[in-house]
Amino acid sequence: MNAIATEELRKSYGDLTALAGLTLDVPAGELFGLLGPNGAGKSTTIRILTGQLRPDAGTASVLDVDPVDDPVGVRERVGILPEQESPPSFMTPREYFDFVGSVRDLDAETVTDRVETWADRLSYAAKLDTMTTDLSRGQQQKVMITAAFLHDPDLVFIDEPLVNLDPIVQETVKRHLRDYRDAGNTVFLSTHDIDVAAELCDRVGIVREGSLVTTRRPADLGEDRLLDVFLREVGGGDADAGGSGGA
Ligand SMILES: Nc1ncnc2c1ncn2[C@@H]1O[C@H](COP(=O)(O)OP(=O)(O)OP(=O)(O)O)[C@@H](O)[C@H]1O
Repeated sequence: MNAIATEELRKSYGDLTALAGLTLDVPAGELFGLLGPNGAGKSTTIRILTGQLRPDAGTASVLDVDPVDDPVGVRERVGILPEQESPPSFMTPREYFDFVGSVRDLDAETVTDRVETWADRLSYAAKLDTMTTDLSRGQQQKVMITAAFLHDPDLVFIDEPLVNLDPIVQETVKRHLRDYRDAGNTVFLSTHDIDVAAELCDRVGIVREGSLVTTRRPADLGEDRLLDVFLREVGGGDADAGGSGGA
């Protein structure tokens, strides 16, 4: 069964084509990574799949829910860690998790248990009652990771999961993502870190100018490094240089 399926997704912002017919399947239980140069359409894809943005054309299905017809239904089922997102500056992490827990319809005891587990796992228990504006970027990222997993979703979308994290916490998060996948859940991550994608992902898709140009299993690449595949496939095709239709 596919956790995610898209068919010919298209999206333009004015005369700029961000997605030019993106077709992609992610089976349930896969740790999938989306790679692509700046402006290739990765965030646009995630925003459509999580019901934040309507495509101009094409279809999408996420855990058998159509994110266009039922965006709230998708957001109830999945965890989301958007790119560069911070927790609200006027709350402590604990207050923020209480808020997320109420939106996610979790009882207070479940929230407390899960928050303690995550704060211990990611080593920020001492910061749970500090205003988030006084947390470091890495500590804020830990809070956002916790929030994405708080309702124990079957699928998480994560943009740059390891950004700002120290190497020890990076290893912890990688281990958690693998365990989470091993428990039958699905991870859809977007990253610029090719080494992380190669190490962590079961399968990697490379997007260029709004289309999926290839998918590869890092474990099957042998001598051919993922970086070489990436450079071949994007071939200097920096979307920000105007490749995707009039940037
Ligand atoms: N709200 C918007 N309005 C206008 N153009 C947008 C908007 N959002 C994205 N774009 C443009 O659409 C294209 C795809 O952007 P997107 O954010 O999906 O790329 P990305 O692959 O996530 O890039 P990056 O790796 O730099 O985060 C880019 O050219 C971007 O400038």
